Amino acid sequence: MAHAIEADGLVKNYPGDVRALDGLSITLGQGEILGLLGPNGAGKSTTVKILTTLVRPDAGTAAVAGHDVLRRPDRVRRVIGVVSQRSGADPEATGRENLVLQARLYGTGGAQARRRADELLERFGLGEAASRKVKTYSGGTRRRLDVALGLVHRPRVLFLDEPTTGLDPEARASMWAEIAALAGDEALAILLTTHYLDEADRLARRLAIVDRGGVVAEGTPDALKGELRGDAVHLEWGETPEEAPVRAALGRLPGLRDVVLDGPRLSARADDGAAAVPAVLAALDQAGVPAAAVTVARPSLDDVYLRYAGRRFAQADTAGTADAAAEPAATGGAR
Ligand SMILES: Nc1ncnc2c1ncn2[C@@H]1O[C@H](COP(=O)(O)OP(=O)(O)OP(=O)(O)O)[C@@H](O)[C@H]1O
Repeated sequence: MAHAIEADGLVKNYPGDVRALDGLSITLGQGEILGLLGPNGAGKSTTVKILTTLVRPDAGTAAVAGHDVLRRPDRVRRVIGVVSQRSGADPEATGRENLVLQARLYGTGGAQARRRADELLERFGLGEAASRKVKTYSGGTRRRLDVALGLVHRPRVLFLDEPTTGLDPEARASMWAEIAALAGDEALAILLTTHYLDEADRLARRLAIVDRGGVVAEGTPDALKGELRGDAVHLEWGETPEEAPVRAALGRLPGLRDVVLDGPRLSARADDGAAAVPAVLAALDQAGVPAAAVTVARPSLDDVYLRYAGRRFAQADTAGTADAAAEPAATGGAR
């Protein structure tokens, strides 16, 4: 069977000399969840727009469920469901009315459309909310309806764009469970775009880390983290320290490597982080640049990102959203 998604060498330029995609390639198998992870501006939305036939690539090829996005956009649209960040639901209509209307838009007859709406209302625990206007829904309920709307026509590939942005922790957890079940029970292939590191870690069987229009690393979350041998050591100062004495002090310590200084924060790797810390702190004290805080953690996806993209995730997030910045560096994906 054809891959759910096969994209090869996608290039997209926008006016103003913006190269949104610079040869991006991804594949997604049936029933798999691929997490497209990257900061604002990395090229995730452009990739999704090409795969959902909204934008034409300047170069490269892409097929969804075996249908070429340029030659057979009509067929592609039949087999995909898209849940974008902006809700497509009519706030003045009820959940049931929204679902029935969506089914009718796909050409389903009245009785069958109502049956499908009922199935989805039950599937997503929306029974109680079915007869209420969408404008009265909580964020989590609305998101569940959005996903249900994306599934009305039984797509084979679902595009989920930042599915839990703005949800409280409980609603987030329940959305994660729904998404995992969709891929598991219904063999739906899901392309999840997110810039929550923990979401990607939790949900995606495979991750493609996107930076500056291309995939810089790909693999299971564990494999990606496993490539980073040893522990991550993170240091922080009250204000940005002078770089030369910090580097000189740490350069003398054996076993400390991949030192990246980024403003008042520093990350390094050590085979045994806990054992390295006393020497690290002593060396910095002696050099007159004492650190204010130190943490040792198993590598997180943030560390993976740092290694492949050469900068911290939050720093790379050009818009500097609170969401990404709030991601704890040392513990984000640590296990
Ligand atoms: N219509 C457009 N015209 C000009 N530039 C664009 C257009 N759409 C996107 N870009 C630029 O292309 C680059 C990639 O944008 P894209 O939206 O694909 O990134 P993203 O990873 O989805 O980011 P976000 O998480 O903010 O959605 C960015 O530099 C963006 O400013």
